Amino acid sequence: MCASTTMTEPEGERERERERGPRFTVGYALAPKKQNSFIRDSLVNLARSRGIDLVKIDPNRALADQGPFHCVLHKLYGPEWKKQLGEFRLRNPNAVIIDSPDAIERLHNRISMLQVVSELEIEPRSLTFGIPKQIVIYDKETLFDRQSWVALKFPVISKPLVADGSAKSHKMALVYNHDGLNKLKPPIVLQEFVNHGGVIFKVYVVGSHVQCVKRKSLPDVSASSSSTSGDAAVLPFSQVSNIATDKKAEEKYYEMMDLDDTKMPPQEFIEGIANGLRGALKLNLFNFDVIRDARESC
Ligand SMILES: Nc1ncnc2c1ncn2[C@@H]1O[C@H](COP(=O)(O)OP(=O)(O)OP(=O)(O)O)[C@@H](O)[C@H]1O
Ligand SMILES: O=P(O)(O)O[C@H]1[C@H](O)[C@H](O)[C@H](OP(=O)(O)O)[C@@H](OP(=O)(O)O)[C@@H]1O
Repeated sequence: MCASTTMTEPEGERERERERGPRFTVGYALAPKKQNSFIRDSLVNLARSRGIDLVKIDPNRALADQGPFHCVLHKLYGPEWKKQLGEFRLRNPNAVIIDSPDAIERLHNRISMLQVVSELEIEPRSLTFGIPKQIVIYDKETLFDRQSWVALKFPVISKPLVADGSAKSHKMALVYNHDGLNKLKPPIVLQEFVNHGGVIFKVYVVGSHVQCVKRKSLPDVSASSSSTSGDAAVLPFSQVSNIATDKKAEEKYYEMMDLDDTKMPPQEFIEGIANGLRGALKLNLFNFDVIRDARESC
């Protein structure tokens, strides 16, 4: 005879809860576009099966009145949101915020975001890395002052100095020569174009997890292109490396550029850079791009 006990439903749920272990609630605050691409049912279900409940934060209500959250994962900007996070942190000192606005702030400027790169020391030393030559141009006067250009050679990429996640912050241009300067709108960073075989490596870092993927990029530029004149001396573009919405176009590009055969950078090298950046930037969640200088073997 086997002993059996009959439990009421709530007791059964509480028993199952005890078996499942504690739940961990993660509140996420993302722009609609990012939420649609990131918070998929597959992610929500996988998280739930691992004891993590993903809960949407309503950015139009006080964050401190929502929750409770063990962790807040966010990618919103602006002083009001920063204030909300500050009040939330005061009320929930043990909650984890990924990532703190102060740590993210330096990524909103295309000069300060790269400053830590030059201080990194990565193994193996056989592989080198760095930042392409670049200058900051704050106004039109400096833009047309040849002296400000002496260290730079064309073609260059023009990037908005501010990198705040807005569509405007991704409005870039490839500038073949001086004829293309009058279309530029400071404040901008001008960075020497590096031929890199049309492939960019996007590296996603979550804590100690590092994932490197290949993405399409701008094709190489021939030396003769610097003679391009007039309006053709500047080629505007934006978010060329993002996952294409048009899968067919993406496949065609990969075929044309033969990207499938492009060798990935050594994982140890990429992890070294990721770990170095994580420590220096004090961030848990970020991504960065790597281009392989076509003049080097690696
Ligand atoms: N110095 C460079 N030489 C050659 N191509 C470059 C250079 N800098 C940027 N690019 C090209 O411009 C694209 C966007 O530049 P970058 O990645 O710096 O901006 P971003 O705002 O991070 O863009 P995204 O959000 O698409 O990653 C890169 O994916 C690459 O195709
Ligand atoms: O191809 P993905 O989606 O990884 O491209 C990212 C890109 O790498 C940057 O992370 C962008 O963030 P910001 O530079 O902060 O704008 C992402 O833009 P987002 O508006 O979708 O967050 C791109 O998706």
